[in-house]
Amino acid sequence: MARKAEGRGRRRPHSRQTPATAIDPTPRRYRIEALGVSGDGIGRLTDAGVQQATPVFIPYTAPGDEVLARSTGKDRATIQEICVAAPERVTPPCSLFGTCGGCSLQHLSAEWILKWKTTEVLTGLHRAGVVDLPPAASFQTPSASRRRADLAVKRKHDGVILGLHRRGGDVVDLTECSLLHPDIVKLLPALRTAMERLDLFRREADLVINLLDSGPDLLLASDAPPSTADRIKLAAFCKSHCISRLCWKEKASQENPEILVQLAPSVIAFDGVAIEPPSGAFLQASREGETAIRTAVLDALPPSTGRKAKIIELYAGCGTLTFGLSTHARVEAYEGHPGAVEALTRASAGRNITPHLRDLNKQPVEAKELSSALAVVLDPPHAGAGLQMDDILDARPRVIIYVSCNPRILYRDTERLLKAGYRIDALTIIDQFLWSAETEVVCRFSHSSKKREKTNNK
Ligand SMILES: C[S@@+](CC[C@H](N)C(=O)[O-])C[C@H]1O[C@@H](n2cnc3c(N)ncnc32)[C@H](O)[C@@H]1O
Repeated sequence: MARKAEGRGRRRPHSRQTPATAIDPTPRRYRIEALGVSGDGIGRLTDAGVQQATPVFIPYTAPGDEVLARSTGKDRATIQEICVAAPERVTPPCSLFGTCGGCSLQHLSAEWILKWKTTEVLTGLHRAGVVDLPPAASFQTPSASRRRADLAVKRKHDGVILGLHRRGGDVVDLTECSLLHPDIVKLLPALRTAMERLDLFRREADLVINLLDSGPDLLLASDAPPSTADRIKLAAFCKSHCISRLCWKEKASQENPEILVQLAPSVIAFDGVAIEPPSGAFLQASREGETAIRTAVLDALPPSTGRKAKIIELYAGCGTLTFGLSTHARVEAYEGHPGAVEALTRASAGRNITPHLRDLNKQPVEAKELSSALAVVLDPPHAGAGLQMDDILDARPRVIIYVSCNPRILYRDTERLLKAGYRIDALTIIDQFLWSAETEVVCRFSHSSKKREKTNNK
């Protein structure tokens, strides 16, 4: 799904404005050489005699394409016509592809995308200095499996639209989707109709749908408070669509959402353990992706060293990996979201797990604590592990199992880990964001000096 724009720079009040360079609207012919990290084709002009220093990024193109494209900025162009199609091109399964902004790679086959993502990760790790990579395992989630939708809702003069933002533009009504789980897709028309009649929604709202084992779990953030009539309508809506819970908060509010409707417990099981996640909780994008990540992490664990062995898990969420880890050794699980820790604490009762509520940016787990762990497992957010990484490097635990949804941060941390004496000895590449350029990677880093100690001690 498209991410919301992050960290736009503020213009300085008295800075001089550089006059915008005029954009030549004439379509020109480009040959696409490769895909960039965000999945856009990298094109160069084919015109004879033209020396083009900087490549141009052209969305929805494939390596091997020759296209006519119109410039939209210094190094960006938009495709007008495909003159020569790359052999890897396929017919996109969704008629909204290229409009809705949710997918960027539906014009390429799933096999090609997995190969591309694998090569990108291997190249990135080589560039970070890894010389002896183990063979990489890989996994790809199927279509129609995405279990979380983060949608925008807009009131228009002729009704309500509900969908994703087109690239740099307005919301596109999601009238079909090949990526989302069918149980989410089939709910959309009824949601559109229901939203039209609500007082709590004037012009804009955000809607998160998490598909749990108990059915869809909804979090609505809107621009007006719910009326009594809204509460009655929403209760009826949830009942007729088997929605266990619907929560509401004011758009942009940091407050906890209010439960407007709760008809049954909202439940999801991780490794057979049922938890009740908070509304809008982080979930791995699909059940299949979650299983692939958990399998890679559990397979990477070193043998347990007895009853006292402990695993330190950082960024544990609601316990996606925690319960599996706890069958191997005692788990100290750290997480910064209060609702997630509450859910994990309730489900951990009587198990080998101690959950901790901790903002790891402000108060990282210290090196002294980390160094005694059998393994440190970390699954940081997109921005990476920040300060926590310094303590991990100071601690030098024997094994670090690193789950990354942002390979660029992983490459940066890999460079530091290599310098500290680690090597990668297990690697899994998971395409759980099918048809987008995002990749999930699970790496095991082992510390060589500890290995030597172990060998000497034998
Ligand atoms: C990629 S998710 C992984 C969650 C879990 N491991 C899973 O697989 O579901 C990252 C988690 O880090 C948590 N997080 C983000 N920033 C944090 C911080 N500064 N301190 C602690 N946890 C944080 C988020 O709440 C989220 O649960």
